[in-house]
Amino acid sequence: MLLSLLRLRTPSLADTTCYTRRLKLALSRSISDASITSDLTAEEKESLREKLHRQRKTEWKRRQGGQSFLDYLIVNVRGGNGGNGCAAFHREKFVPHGPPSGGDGGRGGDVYIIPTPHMTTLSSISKKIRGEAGGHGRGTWQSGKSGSPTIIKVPLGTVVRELGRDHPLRAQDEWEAEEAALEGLPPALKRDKMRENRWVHYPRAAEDNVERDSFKEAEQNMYKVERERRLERRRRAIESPIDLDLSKEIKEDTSIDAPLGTRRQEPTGHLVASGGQGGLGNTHFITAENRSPKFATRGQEGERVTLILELKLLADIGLVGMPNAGKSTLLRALTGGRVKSEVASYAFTTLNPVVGVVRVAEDGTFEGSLQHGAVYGETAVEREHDQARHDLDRQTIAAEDITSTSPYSFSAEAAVPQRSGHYFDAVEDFRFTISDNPGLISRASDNVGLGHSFLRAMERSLALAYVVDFSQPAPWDELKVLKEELEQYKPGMSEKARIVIANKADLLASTGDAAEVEEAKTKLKHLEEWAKDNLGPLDVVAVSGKYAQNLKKVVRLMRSYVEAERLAMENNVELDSPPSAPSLEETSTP
Ligand SMILES: Nc1nc2c(ncn2[C@@H]2O[C@H](COP(=O)(O)OP(=O)(O)OP(=O)(O)O)[C@@H](O)[C@H]2O)c(=O)[nH]1
Ligand SMILES: [Mg+2]
Repeated sequence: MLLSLLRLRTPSLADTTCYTRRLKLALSRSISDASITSDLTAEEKESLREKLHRQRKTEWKRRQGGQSFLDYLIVNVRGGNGGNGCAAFHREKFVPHGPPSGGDGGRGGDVYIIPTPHMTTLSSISKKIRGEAGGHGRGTWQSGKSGSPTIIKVPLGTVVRELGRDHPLRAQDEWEAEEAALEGLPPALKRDKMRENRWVHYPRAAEDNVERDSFKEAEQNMYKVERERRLERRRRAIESPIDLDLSKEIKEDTSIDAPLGTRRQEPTGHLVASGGQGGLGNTHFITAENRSPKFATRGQEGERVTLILELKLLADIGLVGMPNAGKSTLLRALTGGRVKSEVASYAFTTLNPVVGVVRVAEDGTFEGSLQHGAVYGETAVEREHDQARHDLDRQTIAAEDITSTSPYSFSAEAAVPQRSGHYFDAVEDFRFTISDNPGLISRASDNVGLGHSFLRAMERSLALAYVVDFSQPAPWDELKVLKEELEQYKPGMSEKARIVIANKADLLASTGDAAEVEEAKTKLKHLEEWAKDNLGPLDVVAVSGKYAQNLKKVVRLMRSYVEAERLAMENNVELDSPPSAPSLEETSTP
């Protein structure tokens, strides 16, 4: 195949790179496909082919950057520029020399930012946002139209901060931009350019205007006002930079007393950059000496700010684990399959954090616990393969039994096919959110694997849960790496971890042999001890995410962490709130 490929194509210089890439792809394909041709059964071959196909797909997705989820973005925002004022004179039949009649420019549109629950990523937000410019003024005293507000929609949980003045990525402010544009010009030309940027002249009146005292006076005033405005903007940026935590939805404020037909006022959110004032028409420059000014001002520039948007998902619990530990499987099992987080038997299936809701009833049942059957991988082959194995065995190890003293029991219901739809008739008593994340591996902080930037999404989680593959010979090694990587990302981050979920417990002692059960129990004990010595007092629970075993305990524990953290947060808010105003008796002098 390769030879024919080489023979058929004689690449021109222009597409050599493309050709080399295709050749490499063909080579890599033929190598990986070659492994299929060894003596395997038809089923195994099919399974391997499917696996390779999915592997290539993920590789491709990774190469694209997996950019469907973006949680960090620097946005350059500018309010709309004001419209220019107009230099015009009234004209009418029999009134050849009417009074000045230039209208003012419209105000530039403001830029607002608002959180919305309908977005989950920052990838649709443009990096450069400009407010709408105001319309120019026109003759016959007509003012320009104001620019409409621009509203930046961001996902709930976004933190918006203004870049400090010394940050290298900050965009120039008005002064700096003007200085840069005029750099190197001789002073006379500089002055002319500056005038050009600020004034509108009546046709053919420019040269005459600049010689007039009334213009010079107006120009001095304008520079003074402009300087104050620019200073004020700088001061604002230094003293009160934008710092917003958009974790609550802004609801429309409708009054029930509003008369019928009142226009709905959509919420606009938080102002981040105000638009510039419109320019002044020539009517504003009438003085005793100059009754017919032939100049008007241009609109002012909108405010410039550079914002950092950081999406910190508001999941109460974050799952942290190595690739293939079964995080996505757990999320699916806990949410009753409501969240379609991709599951497959190769590393880095999950590329983007996914958040799901766990709904718990008073008696501890949760939505996922009412679903029977296993959580299958995406590949149909894997599913069929597993189903066949199941039909054969009709038995699943109840992972609860590893923790309990009772001997192993087999649950036949676990093999009942999963019903479609959701059956959660019990009254919901509590709910919390849980996020599934990409796999974290050793040296993720050096950008190995998918890096560790996705941990940002978990920074605000109330608690973290380590997920390890318990069927591995030394699951504690995974824990060690996970802790180290969390600390690498942010010192102190690993203190949020509250539980170790030892997943895939069903793979241990699958025959139910007493010696194997004993071995599994010893392994769990060792894991508990290791966690206690190295991580602190963490809960350790053996579960099977795939067959939804022992998850009730996990949900109960998670619920207790979330409740405790929420309570602590409420108490903190109360402590932080300012003391109430002193009563009249206290303030009155005796
Ligand atoms: N036997 C068994 N297999 C499981 C269990 N949990 C997950 N698996 C399998 O392990 C493989 C990986 O599961 P995923 O849920 O995709 O793992 P992940 O941690 O999300 O992996 P990444 O997204 O790559 O980080 C799949 O083939 C699952 O079917 C379990 O409890 N028992
Ligand atoms: Mg996953």
